[in-house]
Amino acid sequence: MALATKKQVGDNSNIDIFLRIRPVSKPSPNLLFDPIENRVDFGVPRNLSSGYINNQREHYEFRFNGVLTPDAKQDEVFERVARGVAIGALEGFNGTVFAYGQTGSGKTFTVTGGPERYVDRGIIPRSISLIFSEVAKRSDYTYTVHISYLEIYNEVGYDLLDPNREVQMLEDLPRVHIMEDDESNIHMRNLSVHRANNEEEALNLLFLGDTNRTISETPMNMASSRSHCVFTIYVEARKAGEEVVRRSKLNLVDLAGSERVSKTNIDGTILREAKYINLSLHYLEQVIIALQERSMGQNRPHVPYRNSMMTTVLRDSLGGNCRTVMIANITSQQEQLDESISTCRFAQRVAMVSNLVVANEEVDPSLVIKRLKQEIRELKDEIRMLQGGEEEQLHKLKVQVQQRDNEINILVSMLKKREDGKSANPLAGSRPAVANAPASSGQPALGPAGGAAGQAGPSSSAAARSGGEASTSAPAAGRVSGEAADLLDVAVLADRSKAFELFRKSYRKNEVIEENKQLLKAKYTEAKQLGAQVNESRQRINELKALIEQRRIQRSMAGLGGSGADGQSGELDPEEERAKALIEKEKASYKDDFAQLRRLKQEIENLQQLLEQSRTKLQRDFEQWLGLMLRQQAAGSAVTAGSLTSQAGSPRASMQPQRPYRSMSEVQPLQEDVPPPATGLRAVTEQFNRAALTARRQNSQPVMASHTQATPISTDPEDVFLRRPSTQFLSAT
Ligand SMILES: Nc1ncnc2c1ncn2[C@@H]1O[C@H](COP(=O)(O)OP(=O)(O)OP(=O)(O)O)[C@@H](O)[C@H]1O
Repeated sequence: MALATKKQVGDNSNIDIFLRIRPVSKPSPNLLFDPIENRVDFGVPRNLSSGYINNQREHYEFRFNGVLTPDAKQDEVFERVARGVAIGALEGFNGTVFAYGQTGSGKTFTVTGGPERYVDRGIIPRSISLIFSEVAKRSDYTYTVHISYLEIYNEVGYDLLDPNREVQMLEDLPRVHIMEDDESNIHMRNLSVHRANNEEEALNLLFLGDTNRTISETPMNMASSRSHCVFTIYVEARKAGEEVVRRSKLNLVDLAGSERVSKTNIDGTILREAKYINLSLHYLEQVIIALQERSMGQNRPHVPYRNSMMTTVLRDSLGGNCRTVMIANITSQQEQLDESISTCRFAQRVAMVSNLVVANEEVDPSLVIKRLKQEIRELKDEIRMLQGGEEEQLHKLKVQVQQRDNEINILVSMLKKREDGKSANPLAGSRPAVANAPASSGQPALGPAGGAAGQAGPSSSAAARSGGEASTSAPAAGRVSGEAADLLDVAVLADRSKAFELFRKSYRKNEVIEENKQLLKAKYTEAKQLGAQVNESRQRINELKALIEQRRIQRSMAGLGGSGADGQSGELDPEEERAKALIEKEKASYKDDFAQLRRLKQEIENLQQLLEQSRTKLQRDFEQWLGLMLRQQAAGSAVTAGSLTSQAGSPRASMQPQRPYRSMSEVQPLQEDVPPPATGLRAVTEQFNRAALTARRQNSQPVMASHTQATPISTDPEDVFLRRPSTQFLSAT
């Protein structure tokens, strides 16, 4: 399937052949073996040779990968023949060990083992033991072991491990059929595969299969098997957290006897068995010959695997993806020399078969599906989140943009102010800029302020080395950096009044506010002067009026009469006339001043309104900014010791004031908060508003209309700025 991948880790490897010589009581002197050279020699006298053996030759020599002498024990056989193949199965390599030889040569003893002694255990139980002991050691993988046991008798497959029936006869076992899929993979239908969780369970399965194994007694071997048996261990290995799975098969094969039918001297049923046995071995030989010729460069496109069930089952083991080892079992009996020579000759052909060995690693679709489902779940969650929170996200982004803009404006304003040299920052003067430089320079996301801070770093550091005179000697950008950092200082944020002062000083519109305040102050000064003039005029007029009254009393007492106000005197009092003229003059002056004062009042009211609007805006911006700073301070505190430390690369950096700019979102103005009273601006505005309201309520009249008593107006400039004096000179008089 498309998901499956195979990784080639090995080159072509020929099938290893081992010769095992069964011990007999009377070994033939014509069989010589050299376990060092792994060589065996058959000396066949001309007069004794018969049958198909070439009687023209007296000497036959065969070489093997290993010769297991009659005294070789089962453990040695296992170690030399099967251990490597079994270990390979744990690592994803298919493996096959098959025993070939005439009846009674020791195939079953080699593969399964002797029935009585523990030391006689054969390759199957030893492989089981090795695999489970290795599985226990290899904790990085999770292994799963399954087992099947197939018998092929007369070209029919039987499941030796069918647990559902009591076996009396071979026909009681379920028949196994071979099926081939579109990709030419072989499948055994009806062959049960059993999970073996441990060595004991696996050995029990072996025992069950052996019990069901067909035994057919022949005159030559009372307990010989007339069938092929394939014991298969399936190993599956998964590494934790990986989707790749290794799957391998280890076939341990005990073939039927390879003797010639002509020598069995049997009849009936036994003869039919011998015919089938030899037929399947004949096909095995045909497969081996084809593979041998192919390996020798001859054109053999077709290998007749399908001619028998046994060769079909062992297809991968013969010329396919498998580490295969053949054990050629012979006996050293003189009477069996021709069969032994025949077995050795067959082994020589097998040795020329080359297999392409690769580890079977496959991507496990079930694990991929599991992962993909998890990804889908996560994506759906994300989509849900995005859909549900789209508007909210948009709003947050807008708020973020606005707040970023505000921050940038603040810092640009600070830069401009510094460059113009107009502003003095009280805190900048009291704190060397270098104190905040590391924290600022470590915040690249700060935008314009970050850039300024970054530029400030070296000069600030230089200032620190030169004795902390950064506030006076550092360039403007450096001082701005320090100030910018002050804005971000946690301690400053904690002090609301201080935070407001810093914010206000950096506020871009503060210049306009200040300008308006100065203008207002000038207007107040002008109004105060006018008020003073009005008061003086009023004072003088009152004095002149008093003078006239006094003159009239004096003239009446003197009996001068005249053309005074009472009309009794025909003669005018020049003093009275002069006083009257002065009064007129003062009245004119008073009226002009008063008119001017009214205009000033209007201007002052306009300015106050502007300032009130600015104050409201300032307050709103401050609250928004402070809320943001406090939120980010809280959010940033969690990462200060971690990410900021690692970013800065030194523990010292983590001690610096952290950058509160974490997220600009979700900052809501703290409506219940009031701006700190220390600014003065708020006080002025509130006083002005109260006074204006009072003035409107009193519907104030011109000075001369209702009051005769003069009310002094404060001459303190600050008082003029801080208090709302308009009623004193506009209406109170
Ligand atoms: N190396 C050995 N050491 C001791 N006894 C052995 C050895 N090999 C075989 N035998 C004994 O020889 C007899 C025949 O061996 P075995 O049954 O294994 O032959 P076989 O090749 O399997 O015969 P068949 O093809 O008929 O099944 C058995 O009794 C077995 O125990």
